Amino acid sequence: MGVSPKIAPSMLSSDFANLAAEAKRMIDLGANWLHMDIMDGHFVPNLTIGAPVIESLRKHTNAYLDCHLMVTNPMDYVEQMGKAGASGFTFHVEVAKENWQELVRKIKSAGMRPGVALKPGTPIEEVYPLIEGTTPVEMVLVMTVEPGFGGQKFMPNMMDKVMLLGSLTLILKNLLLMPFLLIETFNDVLGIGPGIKEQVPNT
Ligand SMILES: O=C(CO)[C@H](O)[C@H](O)COP(=O)(O)O
Repeated sequence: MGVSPKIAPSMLSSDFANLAAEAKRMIDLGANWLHMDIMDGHFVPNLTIGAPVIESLRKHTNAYLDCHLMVTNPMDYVEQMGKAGASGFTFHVEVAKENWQELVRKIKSAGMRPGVALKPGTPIEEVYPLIEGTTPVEMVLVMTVEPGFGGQKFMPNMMDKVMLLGSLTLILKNLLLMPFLLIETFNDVLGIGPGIKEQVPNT
């Protein structure tokens, strides 16, 4: 079985006052997952949503909520995100070098799928231990913009990291089904993000 692509538009550019309707619009337009950008105003210079918003949205959708935690202390968020109904919990490798194994275990215990993200300036080799070990993450989020804000220019050279990851999975016997996602490229390439109003019929 090969890797199946998933479309996960970022909800960051949604009309947050109408998030449930925006989520439905994305799913109706063919999105497989909804990508939720959670920022703490510390790891990145922006503050967005947290567990209370995920909990509210969960009451309106059964969609896979792919939560990207741009936070300095991801461990502090695991329990609340699990209870809120998050489906995936992706933390940044830059802040989890010491405790990623415990983090992965806790994410799984809380009923979510663990993922790791890396900033554009972080070498891809830094995530290798997280996909080669006995408690591997299930997804790698290769960032093609600096974390913190939507609507930035896609960095095409980040695709080299994806190529390297693809080669690595071919030689890893225990990771044949690992779904690599290019969350940050989806809106640019496919033009389906909630903020791209002129390209999406507002129905
Ligand atoms: O992680 C992110 C920002 O840190 C967002 O998911 C991403 O940038 C969304 O991009 P766009 O608004 O251009 O679709």
